[in-house]
Amino acid sequence: MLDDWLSATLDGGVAGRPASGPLPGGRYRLHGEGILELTPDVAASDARSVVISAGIHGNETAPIELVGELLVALEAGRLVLGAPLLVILGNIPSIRAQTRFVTTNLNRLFRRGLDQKGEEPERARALMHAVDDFFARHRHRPLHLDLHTAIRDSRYPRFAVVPYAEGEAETQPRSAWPDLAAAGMQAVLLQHRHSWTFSHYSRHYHAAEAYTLELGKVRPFGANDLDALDGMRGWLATLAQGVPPASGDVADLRFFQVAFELMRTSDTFRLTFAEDVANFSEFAVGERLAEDETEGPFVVEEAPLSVVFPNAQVELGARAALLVRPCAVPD
Ligand SMILES: O=C(O)CCC(=O)N[C@@H](CCC(=O)O)C(=O)O
Ligand SMILES: [Zn+2]
Repeated sequence: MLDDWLSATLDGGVAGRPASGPLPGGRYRLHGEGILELTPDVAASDARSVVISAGIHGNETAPIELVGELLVALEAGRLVLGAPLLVILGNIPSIRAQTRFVTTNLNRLFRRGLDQKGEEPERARALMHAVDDFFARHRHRPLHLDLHTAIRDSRYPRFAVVPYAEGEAETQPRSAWPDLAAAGMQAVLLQHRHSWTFSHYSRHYHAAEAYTLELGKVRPFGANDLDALDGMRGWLATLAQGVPPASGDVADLRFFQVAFELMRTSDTFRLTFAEDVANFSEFAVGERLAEDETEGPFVVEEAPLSVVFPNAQVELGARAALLVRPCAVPD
């Protein structure tokens, strides 16, 4: 069942199959389309409560392939389930269409009280409900890994975005940076304000350790280099088994803090640099990064800024780029 759950979900072929059943070390239960919970018979001593999501953007296929490998290994008993896992396939219609989204960007909708109508808002509500229900029943060292790939090339192809948090949710566990380094991340980007992404949802509302993980560049199914994701594959395997993860060298990570968010507030907004400028490319003081007839130009001031996720084609009112600066390793 698990070994073809992803493809059956995408083909619309899960209806008629049992909604629950055994697997080595535990049981699976389908809570809805693309929402699968795995429960161990006995939680291992290092078990955490883990949400793993992929396909929140439909054309980001490497994470879906990686999660597929994990499920195949669990079904075959090569990995024995030792921790509660909630596995989510995010935006199913957009995965089928191989597009980032169908109507609106799902990864901006994870906010309680969301009252928008439409397919993606409905999906956001279903996923928020699934996460609420899972973390209400499994509270032990909650972790959410929301797996993505980026549109552009990147100076650091694999990097973690840490959602903004305040209060109880702000504390990062001591293992956070060594875990990310061992998972093959090359950089860590600290958000400066609330952003209503899926990983932000788990951190903000559930005080979970949560990351958006960028795992290379957007490519179609079958064209991904999964060998480059060995570290990530290893982390998912240890989490599923509830055993301690490998510990990496924090010196291998570069840390960045978001300084500004460029928003597309009018039709005239444009970025001044080329489409092939990679994520984390740096711009010197005095350089003009964006132009907008209403807002005026955005010019780098005080210290150089690097661009991450630049995209002038986003919806009006949406983020068109993050502008970031290197920072020290946070405590
Ligand atoms: O490459 C891009 O421009 C976008 C890649 C992507 O989907 N990134 C996430 C980051 C979410 C976050 O800020 O935590 C997104 O834009 O939703
Ligand atoms: Zn994405």
